Amino acid sequence: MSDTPAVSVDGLVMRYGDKVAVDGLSLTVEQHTITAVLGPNGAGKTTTLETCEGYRSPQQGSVRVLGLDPVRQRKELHPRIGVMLQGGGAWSGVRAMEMLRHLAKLHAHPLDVDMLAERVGLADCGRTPYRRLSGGQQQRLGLALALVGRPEVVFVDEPTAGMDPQVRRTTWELLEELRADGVTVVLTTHYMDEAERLADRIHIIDHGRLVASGSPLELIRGGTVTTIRLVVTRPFPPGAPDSLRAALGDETVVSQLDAVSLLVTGPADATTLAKVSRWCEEQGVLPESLQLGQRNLEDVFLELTGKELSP
Ligand SMILES: Nc1ncnc2c1ncn2[C@@H]1O[C@H](COP(=O)(O)OP(=O)(O)OP(=O)(O)O)[C@@H](O)[C@H]1O
Repeated sequence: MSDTPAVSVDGLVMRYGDKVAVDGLSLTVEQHTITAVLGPNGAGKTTTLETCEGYRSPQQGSVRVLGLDPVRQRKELHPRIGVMLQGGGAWSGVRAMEMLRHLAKLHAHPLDVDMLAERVGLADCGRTPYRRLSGGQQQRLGLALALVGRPEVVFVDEPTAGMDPQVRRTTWELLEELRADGVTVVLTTHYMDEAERLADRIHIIDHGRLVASGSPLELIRGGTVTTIRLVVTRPFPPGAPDSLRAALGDETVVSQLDAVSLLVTGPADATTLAKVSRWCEEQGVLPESLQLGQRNLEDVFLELTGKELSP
C-alpha cells in the first residue's frame, strides 16, 4: 500500500466554459513527502487541488488520491485527507476554537484540540469570531482545521500567505513535523524560499501544463549554473533580451526583470562578461552593475514561465 502514490494525476483536463484551466496535466506525489505545486497566477493550481480534494470531477483524465477516486470514493477517502482552503473555509460568526472543536468531533481519532491550537498559534484568539480574525490568524485556523483529523494526505493552498515571518517559520516546522510523522503534504505557494526550504519535490505548472518537476536541487541543477544580473542606467530599448541572447549564443537564457534589469543564465565566464559589455556599448546603454550570482529557484521559475513567482 505504501507504494501507492499519495496523489496521481493523469492527463487531467479542466475547463470553465471556453477557458482551459488545466490542459492535460500529469503528475505524481509520493507518500511521506512535502510536494510543492508552483505556478504563476491562473496556472491551474487551485483547480487541480480542488479536483484532488473531490470538489470537482475531472472532465478528462483521472485523479487518484491514496489510490482512491476522490469523487466516487469520497466517503472512504474523506477521513484520510485534510484540506486547507484559500480563505480559511469557516463560517463568519463562529469562534475559532468552537469551529475547531466542532470539526474534531466529526473525526474518529482527532488530535488534541488545545495542543493543536497552541501549536499553530491560535491559543490567544480562540474566542474571537472568525470574521474578526486577522488574515494570518484565519490562515492558521484553516491549517488547524485541515490537520485536526490526523490526515494521511494534507492539501494546503498557500499555507503561509499573510503570516508574519515568525509564524511562517513555526508553520514550516509544523509541516516538517507532519512529514516526519509520515503525513504527505501537498502545497501551493508563491514563496520560493518556502518551496526551496520545505519541498522534497516541486512541480512547476503554467497554462495548466507541467513545465518542470524535480527536487529543488535538481531544478537549479546543483546550483552550478551561474547568473549575471545586468542593471543599466536607462531603460533598455525594445527587444533587448532577444538581442542580448543573439549576442551571447544558445547556451544562455536572457530574461527581462524590469525596465532596467536583465538576468542572463548560463556560463558566467570572462568571455560572456566581455560579450555583455560589448553588447551594452553597441546598444548605447551604460551598465550600473553587473552582478554574478548563483541561479536559484526564482530564476528557474522565471525562465520557465516568463513570470516572477513572488506576489
Ligand atoms: N470558477 C471559475 N470560473 C471561471 N474561470 C475560473 C474559475 N476558477 C478559475 N478560473 C480560471 O481558471 C484558470 C486557473 O485558475 P486557478 O485558480 O486554478 O489558478 P491558480 O494557479 O490557482 O491561480 P492563483 O495562483 O491565482 O491562485 C484561471 O484563468 C482562472 O481565471
